[in-house]
This record gives sequence, structure tokens and C-alpha cells, in this order.
Amino acid sequence: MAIKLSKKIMSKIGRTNAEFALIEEGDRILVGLSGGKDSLTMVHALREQQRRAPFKFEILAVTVTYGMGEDLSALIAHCAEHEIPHKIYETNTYEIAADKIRQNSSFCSFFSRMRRGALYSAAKEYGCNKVALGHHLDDAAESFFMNLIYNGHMRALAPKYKAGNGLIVIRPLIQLRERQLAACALENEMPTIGDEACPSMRFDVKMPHARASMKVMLAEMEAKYPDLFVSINSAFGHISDDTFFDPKRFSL
Ligand SMILES: Nc1ncnc2c1ncn2[C@@H]1O[C@H](COP(=O)(O)OP(=O)(O)OP(=O)(O)O)[C@@H](O)[C@H]1O
Repeated sequence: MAIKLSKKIMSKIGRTNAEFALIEEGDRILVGLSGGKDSLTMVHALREQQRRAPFKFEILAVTVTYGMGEDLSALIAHCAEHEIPHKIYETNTYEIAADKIRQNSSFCSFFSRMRRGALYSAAKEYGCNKVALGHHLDDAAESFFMNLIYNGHMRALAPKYKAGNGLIVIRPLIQLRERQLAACALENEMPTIGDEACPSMRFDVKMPHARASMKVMLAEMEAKYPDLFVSINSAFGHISDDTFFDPKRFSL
């Protein structure tokens, strides 16, 4: 079945791309493909951009495994059907994590750190200069409030940044709502894999408390202020540095 991405999704991605120069001529982009609704929509959107862009760039979808006997057959078949270059990058994260999981420590962040490391190694191995991640506006807002409330830090998720190893990380979906991506995956009958926040969810562990409560808080705020996310998106682009208390940001 041919995938159809709405004009709204493609134009938002196009605008983010233009604003932050996410994709440039000659790029070879590793697309982190977990198989969830976000990264699946992302890989199709990048394929579509590839067809439309007046310049050339390459994409390579990469799925990191954790050595948990994941069944990726539907994802592999989907990529083959849509002629998406796709590689599986095997790791033994689960084996290494086993001790941590028993001790009930922060295994979610452990999985996430290991996965990020694997994506960077894969990018180097496959000659990619950029890594695309499927974070969206809801992720950015949750991260912002998590940092504000739990860490006392004004921090969100950047559309583009340079990692310590020189790779450029891009987030093409960062101005899209999670519900738009979910609807797109559903309408196109994409073979999405699970939707848990991290693989450790499979061990009957509850979703990380902080993120879950941010989701609830934001949903309550949005019920009261329906344009909340329009404002958040705008606010993330209009920062009056010197109205805060950070001496490093003061110009006077
Ligand atoms: N196993 C994986 N292999 C490759 N990339 C991954 C993997 N897991 C996550 N990613 C990348 O990191 C991004 C953020 O991961 P996170 O776990 O926060 O999202 P997610 O809820 O799994 O998103 P998605 O709906 O795409 O699965 C994903 O959108 C994807 O680009």
C-alpha cells in the first residue's frame, strides 16, 4: 500500500527543515527507526523529501536491537516494500542491563544511553554524517517541563545539534504533534511495533514516573488552554535570555 503523508505534515517538516537547515546537499542521514509510529512516519517523510528536494541526499534507516530476540520481520518487510534502505544493528544491551534491571535502577536511561551510543557507532560505520531522531513537539514539551520541575533547568530538545563525536543530530518532526503522527501511522496502516517508552517496559515496569506525570499535566493544561502547544512552539522560538537569572546570559 502506498504511503500518503498529509500536506500539513510535509509542510511543517519542510518549514522546520528550512528554518534550521536540517538536511543539506550531500548529506548521508542515518534515520533511527525503532519501528514506532514516529520513526516510521519520519522515514517516509524523509523519503518524500528526497523525491521533492532539488538537491541530493541519502538516507539509511537503522534499527538497533537489544539482543532480546526482537521480531523485526514486519518492519524489515515494510522497508523492503517501500524501497527504504534498512539495516539492523545488533547489540547485547539486554545482557549488559540484566544486573541493573534486577537492582531496579534507572534502566530506562541506561537503554536510552546504550541505544544512542549504538546509533552513533552505526552512523560512523555506515559513513553517515547526520542522525535523525523521531522526537516531536509533545516530547520537547515534556522534556522542557521535566527539566523545569525536576532539575531546575531551562532546557528543551533542539531541532539540530552537534554531538560530542562530531555527528549532527537532527529532529525533523520536532514541530509536529504526537497525535498527528499517530493518525498518519494509523491511516497508512503502518506496521508499528509497540509504543512503550523504553524496552524495559516489557519487564512489567511502569512508565517512568516523571514523563508520565508531565504527559498528564500537559493534557490537563491543554484541556484548559486549547492553544497550549501552539504557544509552546512559539515560545521555544522566542527566548528573552536576559529576563532570567543566568549570569552567563546577561549582556549588561
Ligand atoms: N531501537 C531503535 N533503533 C533505532 N532508533 C531508535 C530506536 N529506538 C528509538 N530510536 C530513535 O530515537 C527516537 C526517540 O526514541 P523514543 O524511544 O523516545 O521514541 P519512541 O517513542 O520509541 O518513538 P517511535 O514512535 O519512533 O518509536 C525514535 O523516534 C527513533 O528515531
